[in-house]
Amino acid sequence: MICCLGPKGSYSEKAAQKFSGLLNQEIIFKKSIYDVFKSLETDFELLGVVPSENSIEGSVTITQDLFLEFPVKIIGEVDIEINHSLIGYNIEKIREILSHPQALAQCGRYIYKHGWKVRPVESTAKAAKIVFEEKNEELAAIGSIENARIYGIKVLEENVQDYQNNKTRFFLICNKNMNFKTNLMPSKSTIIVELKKNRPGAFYELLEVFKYRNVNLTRIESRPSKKEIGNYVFYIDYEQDDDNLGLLTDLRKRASNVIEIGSYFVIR
Ligand SMILES: O=C(O)C(=O)C[C@]1(C(=O)O)C=C[C@@H](O)C=C1
Repeated sequence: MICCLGPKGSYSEKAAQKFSGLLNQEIIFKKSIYDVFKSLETDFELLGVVPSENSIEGSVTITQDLFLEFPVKIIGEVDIEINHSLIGYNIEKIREILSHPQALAQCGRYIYKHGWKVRPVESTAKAAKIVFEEKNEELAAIGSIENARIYGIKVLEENVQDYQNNKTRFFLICNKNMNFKTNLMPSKSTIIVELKKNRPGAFYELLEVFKYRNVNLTRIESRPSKKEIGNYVFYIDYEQDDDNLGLLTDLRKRASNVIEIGSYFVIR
């Protein structure tokens, strides 16, 4: 089984469908991204799908932070096209927009232009569900066309995100103790690195390892370590190195901590 943020109709479900088609797994829904991580903590059979980053808004920070809290590994990656619609009853009467905070941020200018209030909720699908249940013309949701279809509400405007070509990257994850097997070859890896000391050149020396090993980096992101202000951990994604163990050994000589989050296949 694969669990993801629900209810039915969320973008997370779209991503989960890509993996479920490939791995022949049933999809179940959770109330939050936190609950997806939490469910994997004790269930070594369950897979999970979580959003990682968006092309407009950047990192889904809750997901990044939970990788440090829970014993999970990444086993797959997929990019999903995100086309937000305004769904509700009557565009003239709208006063408040409901959606997931990421979706609200991706449509920030559009919402601001109309002067609408915003109400962040657990997911785009949950927003559509509330708009349907409350039957209040002053409310509208931002979500996918499928959300409107599921609840029989109107699509008032399509493609309302501030930039076109909007995509969100999702990870397929499981417990670190799960013996997940697939014949899909890993093509990327993610690690979290803590530097030894804040001193000139420390980060440069770390990056040097990727240069002399000719390994292509695909993302570097810093997040507060949550220990002290100005102290960071670095999330690094890179294209698979033939000698990943050698790469990790070299990095460990130059960092105080290198946590492997997984080497995984990518669906294009
Ligand atoms: O609300 C949803 O439908 C989700 O699956 C969550 C989520 C996210 O957290 O990024 C997924 C894709 C979009 O970027 C907006 C919201």
